[in-house]
Amino acid sequence: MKNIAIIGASGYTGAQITALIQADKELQIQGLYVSENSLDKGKALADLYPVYCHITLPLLPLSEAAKQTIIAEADAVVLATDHGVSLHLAAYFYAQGLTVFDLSGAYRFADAQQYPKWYGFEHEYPEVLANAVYGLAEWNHAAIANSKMIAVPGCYPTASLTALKPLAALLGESLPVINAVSGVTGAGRKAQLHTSFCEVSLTPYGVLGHRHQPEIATQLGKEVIFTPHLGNFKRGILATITVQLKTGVTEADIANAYSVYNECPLVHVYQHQFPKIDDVVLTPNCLLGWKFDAQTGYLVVASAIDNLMKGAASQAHQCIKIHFNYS
Ligand SMILES: NC(=O)C1=CN([C@@H]2O[C@H](COP(=O)(O)OP(=O)(O)OC[C@H]3O[C@@H](n4cnc5c(N)ncnc54)[C@H](OP(=O)(O)O)[C@@H]3O)[C@@H](O)[C@H]2O)C=CC1
Ligand SMILES: CC(=O)N[C@@H](CCC(=O)OP(=O)(O)O)C(=O)O
Repeated sequence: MKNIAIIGASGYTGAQITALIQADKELQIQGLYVSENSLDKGKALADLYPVYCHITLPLLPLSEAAKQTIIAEADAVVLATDHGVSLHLAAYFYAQGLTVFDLSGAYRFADAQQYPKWYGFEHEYPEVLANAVYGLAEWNHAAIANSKMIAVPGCYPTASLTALKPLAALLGESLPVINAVSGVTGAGRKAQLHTSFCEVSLTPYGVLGHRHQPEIATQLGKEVIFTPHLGNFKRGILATITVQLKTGVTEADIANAYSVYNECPLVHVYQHQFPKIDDVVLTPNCLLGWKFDAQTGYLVVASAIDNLMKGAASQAHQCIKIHFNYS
């Protein structure tokens, strides 16, 4: 049995992965942690989230003593913390020999030069970054199994790349256009004006400047136009993607490309049928639906995930299972 420390456990993704780990008989929770001065320290997760009333473990402050206890007792840490917090904690625990599953973006780019522009910090740990692997579970199985530093992908990149990667060899000259709508939990639990009840109304944001654009482009090997939208619902992402395919590509070629998921139990592909957010909320699944216009060579593919599950916590759980070699 592997012992897992969860840092940032009171947040939306942290609480979700705590529930998944708690229900996994191969795993044991070493401890649940929040920041040293958190207003929630000492409370039980169940106090914050009655839906998790069965999880009565306390939220512990991440003090220096707590870090030493984690190093002594845990096999791995899950970091469900902000990018700037994960940056340092990941390097610290990795250096102590623990496996790190980081839900933030702090280790997703192999190129350290990308961080000042997209995350606002210089990457101080190039030697850790060099060992980090991208935890897109259906695509990077061997790397996830072999590395102790796993950068779990962002929610929009997970939805987009699951739809686009099978098509990589079929893409034409035009850039894929990704329009995606996310529920408000995507922005995390902390209070912010733009995610307050009376402010949320369907709108694009981060237009031509969201950090997930280069994450998707890097992993796809091709630039994309990516436009995220904030929707007035709690959980889920629907990414509707339009791509021009190479001249001569047929429906059979596309079906064949998506057959890569035939052995993947969490990715389901439908032709001429499109997923809804409600089909994936609270599940670890990614549902894809596609339709092709042979006359113009354009394909529309829609990808639906739960941002807190396949977009974060359940994908991290997939990575844990791959890394520790059980199913
Ligand atoms: N929400 C989503 O859909 C997705 C989020 N992510 C990424 O996952 C990470 C977590 O996101 P999310 O759960 O939404 O965030 P939340 O804001 O909901 O939670 C953040 C958590 O981190 C804790 N925390 C803050 N500072 C520290 C610190 N210095 N040490 C230890 N714990 C700390 C917070 O508790 P406290 O402040 O009380 O200490 C809280 O538990 C982020 O990097 C995010 O970008 C990735 C994919 C999807
Ligand atoms: C609705 C909303 O605000 N969503 C977040 C994306 C959440 C996510 O995937 O997290 P990472 O920051 O770890 O990449 C955003 O656009 O910043």
